[in-house]
Amino acid sequence: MSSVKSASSNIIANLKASLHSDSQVFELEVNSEFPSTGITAILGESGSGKTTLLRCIAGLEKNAKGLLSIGDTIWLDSGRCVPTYKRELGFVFQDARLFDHLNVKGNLQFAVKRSHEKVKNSFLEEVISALDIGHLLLHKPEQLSGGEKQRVAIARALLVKPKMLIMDEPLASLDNARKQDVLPYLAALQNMFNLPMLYVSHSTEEVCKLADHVIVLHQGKVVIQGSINDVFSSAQLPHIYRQETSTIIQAKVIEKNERWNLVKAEFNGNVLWLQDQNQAVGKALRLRILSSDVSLSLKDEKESTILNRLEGRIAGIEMDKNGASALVTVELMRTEVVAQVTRKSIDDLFLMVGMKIWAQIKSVAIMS
Ligand SMILES: Nc1ncnc2c1ncn2[C@@H]1O[C@H](COP(=O)(O)OP(=O)(O)OP(=O)(O)O)[C@@H](O)[C@H]1O
Repeated sequence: MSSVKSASSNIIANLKASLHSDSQVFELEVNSEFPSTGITAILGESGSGKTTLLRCIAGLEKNAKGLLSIGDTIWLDSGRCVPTYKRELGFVFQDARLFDHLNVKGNLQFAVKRSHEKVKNSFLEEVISALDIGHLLLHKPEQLSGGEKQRVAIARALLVKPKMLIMDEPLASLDNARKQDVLPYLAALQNMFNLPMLYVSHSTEEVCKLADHVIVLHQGKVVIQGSINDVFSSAQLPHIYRQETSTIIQAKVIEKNERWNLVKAEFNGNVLWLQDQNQAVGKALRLRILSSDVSLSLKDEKESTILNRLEGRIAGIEMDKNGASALVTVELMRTEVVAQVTRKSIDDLFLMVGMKIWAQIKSVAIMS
């Protein structure tokens, strides 16, 4: 690996690439800086350049130019291009790409042999246990379900001891039940192995469950990027994701109520009642509140079936100039929540920035 140092501890990807086919030229131009910890999701419609960006980062796009640095290591700049095999990356693709003639153990050993560092047995065991594949070691790929194959593929990627995991739609080929099987493993990897992950997906649900940071591409350019909450609660979220505008909250269970089968969760001094799904007191939760599930009221509607009513102040109103809706940001205690309401309601209630308001939250999804 290159020993050249970069100034930032983040990942900096200021990249350009032109892809030429007979009928068209595709230009990728990305200027992005994102954390070298956690999961960074790359979202965008088909053909927006997600895979091309991954290929540039992996060193597979030969005409990529610009600057690419991972923490203190430079992989690409005007004077150097570190080849793919020296970039210390682990890859997971849509299809598991296991070697059919080898059993699971053989597939893992193949990765161990190609690892960037010596792999201790204890690390191998840790990876096998993290992905829960110990009982599958003697199985051939053809004997595995799609979800099991992907778990082996993730284990294999980890065993090369990468500095970063690159995942290109790793759940796309799985049915919904298998997706739900694999998702918790992906979420847990982050805490266990402390590796930055770049995660391409079409699924906003997956992204809202897993990602800490998001880059949204459109026609080869970044249209919005930032923390998961900043991106999903933004009025700048591209039109194709507008229905997904939401607030993503880190909360903690503080109380259980067995009579109602509810738990109380706290975030920044605010509380929400949620369905009890066997969450223990003290459990950290990631919650998602769709902006379309938040309505606004000038007073506290106590005689209402809506359990979660939070008092706040209007911090912003963004009108959708071409539609009937508006996105209202409500400032709560040390946090904000966004509500999708009609422009007519803004006028009817004379809603203005600074006004006291009650956010009525009809539904909260527990993401993890
Ligand atoms: N080798 C190539 N030569 C020319 N054009 C290419 C080449 N590979 C990809 N493209 C074009 O580059 C654009 C971006 O492709 P890319 O695969 O990066 O998109 P994507 O966002 O990953 O799409 P999807 O979600 O469908 O996988 C597309 O218009 C594609 O047709």
